[in-house]
Parts: sequence; structure tokens; C-alpha cells
Amino acid sequence: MLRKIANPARLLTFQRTMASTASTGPLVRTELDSQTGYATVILNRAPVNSLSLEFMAEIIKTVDELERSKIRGMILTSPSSKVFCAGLDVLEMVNPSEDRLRSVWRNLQDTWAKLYGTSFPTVALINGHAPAGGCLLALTCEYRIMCSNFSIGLNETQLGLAVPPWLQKTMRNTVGSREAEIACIKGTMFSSEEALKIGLVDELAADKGEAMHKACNYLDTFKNMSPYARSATKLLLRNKKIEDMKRAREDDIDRVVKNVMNSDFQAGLAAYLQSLKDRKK
Ligand SMILES: CCCC/C=C/CC(=O)SCCNC(=O)CCNC(=O)[C@H](O)C(C)(C)COP(=O)(O)OP(=O)(O)OC[C@H]1O[C@@H](n2cnc3c(N)ncnc32)[C@H](O)[C@@H]1OP(=O)(O)O
Repeated sequence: MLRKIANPARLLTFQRTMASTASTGPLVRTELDSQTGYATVILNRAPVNSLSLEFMAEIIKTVDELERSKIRGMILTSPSSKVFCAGLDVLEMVNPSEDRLRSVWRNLQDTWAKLYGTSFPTVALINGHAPAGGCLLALTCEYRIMCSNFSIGLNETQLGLAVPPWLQKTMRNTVGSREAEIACIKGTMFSSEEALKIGLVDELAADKGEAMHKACNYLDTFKNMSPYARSATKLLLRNKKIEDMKRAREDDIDRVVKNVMNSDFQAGLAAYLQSLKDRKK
């Protein structure tokens, strides 16, 4: 349930009640501007918003609540100054139990489907790096505004993971077939400027303040439009892709289990984790 906890002037702050984490506060925070009807959804799993099973479940619940609240638009962002979302929590893939891994991937599919199929307009305010699952979250939104000097992309193949068909399709719809094919196969991470050039993001911003201004400008374009016509058109464009994913979801999960439980993948992942640590030395 969404809980109203403050009402300073026109900004209503809602917080989800949820399991606590190492980070401070709830995993997902929502700030609703009562005048515009725009909700800012703040991903709040420190340090890098990596997507654990429970975090994804909270994102899904939040979107369900926003649908019920009949908001006029959503801005998805992070409180970090460096990371929008670091993708799937890699620890979910280190020698996982098969049941847990199946649930993780199912939640990833559902997170994509839920965000991709919102009736309200959505903007990703990408104020930090967005590799892999971070790029996935951004791709679900209708419009992407990225702060300069960060990176974004589907780098899964670099980790030894195949990019699932439903996500490849989303990438193709965004940047076109040729760019998507090369980017997915190579696992390319793009700078903000490169991402703008290929259409992976729609606008750049110097900082989060400017990005927020641009995000509201995008949502304002729908101010005088029938929400029904807008959302019906969006869902007619997107629903088939969601249905396609759902139809093939068990095969997708089986493929991931085979991929992740493989000993070569586990050895590669251990080396990848070590390389993340070594970067700091
Ligand atoms: C295509 C299929 C659909 C989607 C599937 C997705 C699969 C994935 O998403 S796999 C995950 C892919 N993600 C990455 O490759 C990102 C790895 N991380 C980074 O490159 C960097 O951490 C960063 C650029 C995001 C941030 O760099 P920064 O210097 O600010 O912070 P760090 O010191 O590197 O990280 C802090 C802390 O967080 C840990 N960490 C980073 N990423 C993850 C992660 N994805 N899962 C879990 N933990 C992560 C990192 O190891 C550090 O931990 P310690 O402080 O304990 O060392």
C-alpha cells in the first residue's frame, strides 16, 4: 500500500512500507506532485541499485499502485550521483539455487513488462551509469533523458549472458535493427553522447536539475490530450510484444538457467567480479 507521509505545499511524498535493506529507507520511493499528477519514482537500493529479486518485486508493486492512483506521468530515476542502475544483482547469479534463479528471471521479465506496459507516460531520467538491466529499465520508458559523462548499454555478452529476445526487440525498436544487432552482440557500452547519436536516449542534460526540467516538458506535451487515446495507442503499440514475451517466458527462463548454471559461466562471472574489485585498487 502507498502511504502518504508528508504534504509540504504541493509535493506529496509517498513511501512504500517494505523490508529494510542495507541502504537507508525504502527500496523504492515515490514523490507525487499533486498539481501536475507526475510521480517521480526513485530507485533506492544502495550502493548501485542492482536488481535483486525483492527490489524488482517492489518496483512492480510501485507501478501497480501508480496505475491505481491514476497518475499523469512517471519519471524514473536514482538518488545516486553516479549510477542509475547497475543491472541485475550479480550476486543473484553466483551459484544460485535453480528455484531462486527462476524467480529472479521471472521478476526481471515482469519488471520489464510492467514498466513497458504502463498506461501513463514514462520518462527515464538517467542520472548515472546504466549497464545491462539498468539499460533495460531505461528502455521500458517512452522517453529517455541522460546526464552527460555516463555510460549505457546492454553489456550482457561481455559477462557471458545472452540477451533475451524480448529485450533485443525493445532495443531494435529504439535504435533500429542494425545498431541493435551490433550493440547486443558486442555488448557495447555507449557514452551519453554516443547514446544520443544512435537514438538510445532522446536528450542529454548537463545535470539532474536540467534533466528533470526536460522530463516534465515531455510529460507536459500530453497535458491537454485525452489520457484514454494516449494510453490506448501506446498499449496497441506495445501489448503484442508483452504477450509475445509471456508466451515464450518458460523457454526464456530455461535458457537462462542453462546459461547461468554452466560452470564456464560461473568461472567467467568470478573473474568479472574480481575485475570490478580490481578497478578500485
Ligand atoms: C540482457 C538480459 C536482461 C538483463 C540482464 C541483465 C544481466 C545483468 O544486468 S548483469 C549485471 C551487469 N552489470 C554490470 O556489469 C555493472 C557492473 N558494475 C559496474 O560497472 C560499476 O559498479 C558501476 C559503473 C555500475 C558503478 O561504478 P562505481 O565506481 O560507482 O561503483 P563500484 O565501486 O564499482 O560499485 C560499488 C559496489 O557495488 C557493487 N556492484 C556493482 N555492480 C553490481 C551489480 N550489478 N550487482 C551487485 N553488486 C554490484 C560493486 O562490486 C561494489 O561492491 P563493493 O563495494 O562491495 O566492492
